[in-house]
Amino acid sequence: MGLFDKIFGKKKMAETIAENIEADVFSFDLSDLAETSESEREIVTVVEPEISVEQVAEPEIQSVIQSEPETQIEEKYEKSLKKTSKSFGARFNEFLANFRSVDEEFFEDLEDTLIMSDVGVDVATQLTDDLRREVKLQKAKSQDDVKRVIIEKMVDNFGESGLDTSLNLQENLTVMMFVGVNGVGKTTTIGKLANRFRNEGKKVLLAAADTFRAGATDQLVEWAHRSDVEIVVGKEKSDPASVVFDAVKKAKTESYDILLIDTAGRLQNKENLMKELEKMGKIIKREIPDAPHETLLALDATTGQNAISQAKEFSNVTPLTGIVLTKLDGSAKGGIILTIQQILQIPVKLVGLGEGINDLETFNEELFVKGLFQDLI
Ligand SMILES: Nc1nc2c(ncn2[C@@H]2O[C@H](COP(=O)(O)OP(=O)(O)OP(=O)(O)O)[C@@H](O)[C@H]2O)c(=O)[nH]1
Repeated sequence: MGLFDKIFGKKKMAETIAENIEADVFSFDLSDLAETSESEREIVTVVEPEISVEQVAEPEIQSVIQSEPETQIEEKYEKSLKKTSKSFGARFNEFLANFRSVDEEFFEDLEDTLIMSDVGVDVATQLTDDLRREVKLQKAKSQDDVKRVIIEKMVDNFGESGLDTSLNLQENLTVMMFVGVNGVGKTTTIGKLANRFRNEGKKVLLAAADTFRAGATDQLVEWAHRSDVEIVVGKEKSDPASVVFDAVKKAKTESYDILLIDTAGRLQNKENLMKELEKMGKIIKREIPDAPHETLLALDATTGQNAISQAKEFSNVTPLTGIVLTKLDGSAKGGIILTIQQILQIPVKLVGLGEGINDLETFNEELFVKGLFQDLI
């Protein structure tokens, strides 16, 4: 089953066309969707209490990370993606309003619309080619048919990324390093995540390894207070690797569950940044050979295509295991996630949905896609 069917609970175009051969248009209304979502929610809540004690005791920590009710998380996604879906929806609706027939000009306009929606040139071209085939294959002619094929294809493409978006949490100590340029939201993400792990009963330690920017350490100390967790800091301009060394030692000897490391991101000095991250990596590995378990790149969703260049730059500097896409709430360019995953093949693992301490969520493809298309369907 493709992601489209899973989310929207709908049959594929081909099947529906066959069934609706007599009818002119498809019935694809919102009340239908609402019903589907409701039943999906019911399934989720029924499954939860059935988890046995043995299963809970398993070291499968990934599944425990979401403690908020699913409906609340869904609302957060919907709210945060309003700007994106509005501009996305408006562009597509305008494009479809000018629809006359499915010809080459139509596909060219479609490609332009996709590019303007921050889907990126490569992805837009590939999607248009796919859609060209699909529209022909499914003999879609009316505006509604075409619209549905487009959405179906985009949703399924997205669901077929095959990337693992869950955090790689360990039974014992998990070490996570955060990289990214200044101002993208690294410190805020660490603060939010610390609070979340702390609420789950985990022993959390922070490491303020951005010793270069005045105020960076103070900011992280403030978050440590808010989340009620401990933090290792160094003197201003001291070697960030020594902060990492102290933090790893402390985390190991005092049996912490989670160590979150904040780093400085100075892209203008790539050589230094690479050396610094390499040095930190070596120090961590000396103590814990399979760590860091996550190296997460924070990207600001409001920067659109610029985020892609940053991701490319950083993946040349250090191996990345995932992306944190921050400020999705303030962005009309959330479609960038599609491009990040497709072009870079790096999973988005966390999304920032606001400035508050609870505004960080594990990335959920289904909820994202629902939020993205809320103004189109
Ligand atoms: N709306 C919104 N704002 C966010 C989000 N995440 C971070 N911010 C804001 O972005 C600004 C920069 O965040 P920081 O966490 O300081 O960014 P940083 O990457 O650590 O920056 P440096 O410490 O300079 O390296 C702050 O004002 C945050 O409140 C988010 O998900 N949504």
